[in-house]
Amino acid sequence: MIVQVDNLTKKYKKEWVLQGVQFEISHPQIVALVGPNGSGKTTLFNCMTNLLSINSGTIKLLEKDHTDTSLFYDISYLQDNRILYENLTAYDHLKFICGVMKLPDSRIIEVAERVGMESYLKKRVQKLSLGMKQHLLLAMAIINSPKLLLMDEPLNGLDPSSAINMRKILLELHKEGTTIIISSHNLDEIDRLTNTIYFMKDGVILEESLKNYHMKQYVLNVNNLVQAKVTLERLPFTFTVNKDDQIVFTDHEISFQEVMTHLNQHDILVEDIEIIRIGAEKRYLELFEGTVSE
Ligand SMILES: Nc1ncnc2c1ncn2[C@@H]1O[C@H](COP(=O)(O)OP(=O)(O)OP(=O)(O)O)[C@@H](O)[C@H]1O
Repeated sequence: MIVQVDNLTKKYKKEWVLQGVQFEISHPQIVALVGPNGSGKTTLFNCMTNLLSINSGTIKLLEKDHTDTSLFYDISYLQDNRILYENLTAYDHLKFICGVMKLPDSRIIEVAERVGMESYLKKRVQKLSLGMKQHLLLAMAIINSPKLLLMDEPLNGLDPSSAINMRKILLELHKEGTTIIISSHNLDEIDRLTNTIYFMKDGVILEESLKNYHMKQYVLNVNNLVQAKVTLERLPFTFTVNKDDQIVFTDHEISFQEVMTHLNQHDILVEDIEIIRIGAEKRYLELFEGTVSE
């Protein structure tokens, strides 16, 4: 198991911020953590990395308790840029990490090239733009080729080409076997990175999001709606009929192919199929605003 979080709770003074967070990641993947401001995402990351103590529950990372200091070499945490030292250069930050991680200095140039920050490596942090600071934070987080990478809002301040580059790097790291948990409010970018989304609300991860996120909704026109309804009602899945007399379902309870086979066996002709991609934004609005964007 790469990550195993069980019944995690955390309170600040009197406010319970994490109220029984539960999830597991068993194989290398990119997981997005999405939720409104204040839902507890940063607190969860801070607890996982032992920057904050927890009130109850357990956190296991790479089969070790999260307080095990040997995890330091295998886990990186990209936080916000307030952790940077204004008077030190980007190079100084990377050199420091190489020192404590016992990595050769040659990693600094390698990682700077990968992130695209060679030109301002020798600049002090106080002279860097917001996006440049994000690049530095990314370089600091990946210089040790971590097995697990936690990223809190890494896309803040990135211009479109930097965001594309970050996506490319994250997808490459994932292919190399790194598990990434990334929080972001940029749902378009999340859609491009992963279809595993954990929606967080009031200090819990909503149970439905523990499954892989379901991206497709099917809308069918059939030649005999009444017969189709009778036939499909026998199957163990939920479908609706919209105002245009079309059958609508998502493919998470039953596969599209099974529905088609069943209709076919009952001589129902599917005249037209529309496949709608359900993006993270649509699901977010349903979960948190109680509305659906059209
Ligand atoms: N140091 C602290 N002391 C007291 N309360 C805190 C502290 N840090 C966070 N909180 C509270 O905990 C709750 C969760 O905050 P947290 O920063 O974890 O949420 P978040 O999901 O990361 O939000 P955002 O999307 O705005 O970054 C909020 O109500 C916040 O006010």
